[in-house]
Amino acid sequence: MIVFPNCKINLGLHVVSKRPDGFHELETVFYPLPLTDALEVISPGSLSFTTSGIAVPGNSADNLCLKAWRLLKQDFADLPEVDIHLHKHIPIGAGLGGGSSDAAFMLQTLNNRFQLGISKEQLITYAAALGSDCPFFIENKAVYATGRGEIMTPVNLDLSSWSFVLVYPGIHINTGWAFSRITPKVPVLSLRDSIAQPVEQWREIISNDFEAAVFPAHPELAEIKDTLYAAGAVYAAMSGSGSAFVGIFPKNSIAGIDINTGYKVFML
Ligand SMILES: C[C@@](CO)(OP(=O)(O)O)[C@H](O)COP(=O)(O)OP(=O)(O)OC[C@H]1O[C@@H](n2ccc(N)nc2=O)[C@H](O)[C@@H]1O
Ligand SMILES: Nc1ncnc2c1ncn2[C@@H]1O[C@H](COP(=O)(O)OP(=O)(O)O)[C@@H](O)[C@H]1O
Repeated sequence: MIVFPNCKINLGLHVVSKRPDGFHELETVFYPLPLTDALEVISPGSLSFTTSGIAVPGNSADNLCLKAWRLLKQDFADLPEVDIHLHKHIPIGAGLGGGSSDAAFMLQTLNNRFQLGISKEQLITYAAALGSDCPFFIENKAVYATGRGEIMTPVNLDLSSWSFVLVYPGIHINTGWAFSRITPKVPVLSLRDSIAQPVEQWREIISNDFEAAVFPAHPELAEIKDTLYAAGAVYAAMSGSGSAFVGIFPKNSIAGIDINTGYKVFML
């Protein structure tokens, strides 16, 4: 069975407070985009794990696909071993949630393939144990998220009439480090309200707290945002803790765009 874990962007992100558990209370809007990995799960198998495409750093035993299988195995002793192949295409550690998406799709694939009977709510609980933005990919539609990012309220947000340009400069930003550079504060205007405004207004009213935290250490990132606006973006921002950027453009207006940065550029 082959599935295609998609990525996400954050439309606004406010770090509201520091929690006793060391995480931060945040508010954000997660939105899915069709930039995907490919994940093949073969049964029966012997819990092999192979990859192609972008090299995933770290020990493959720590891969979120295997972590997802082991998490379910704790509760489903009869869960069969499978062979896993991951073709990695979503830039890693980019603020696009690629690893979290792989984990969420793995949970769902195992649930479906072996008819485990796990409800959507239970899948969200399992996903939250694998990462803060993993639960989003169980829902996998526009949501307003709070908590660590796992408390989700669907929002009526359809951006299918727009085109997207993703720019990834290849700068790895450690999410924990980025959080440490932010002073939490309660936002004046909740994202739940500002996201309801027309996209044309978002430049003035929607922000990502990670930009001010990260730009001083990486000034080239601010230039990407300027480049997207200069190319005609109606809204441009860093996604999550970065370093990927998203630009929202009028539909079918991006074919001739030249984001001549030498960075990875995805037109969606
Ligand atoms: C903050 C977001 C916004 O989407 O950043 P991106 O990953 O998208 O860039 C995500 O929620 C990240 O989710 P995820 O990447 O799964 O982070 P985790 O592995 O859960 O946590 C990595 C580290 O980030 C910090 N962290 C993460 C989430 C949160 N609400 N508060 C935190 O303080 C913690 O220091 C934690 O150890
Ligand atoms: N299947 C996977 N894909 C990407 N990264 C993974 C995967 N499994 C584990 N990781 C680890 O997760 C981190 C990147 O997660 P990712 O979701 O791509 O970041 P972000 O949330 O910033 O977009 C890296 O430390 C990487 O080693």
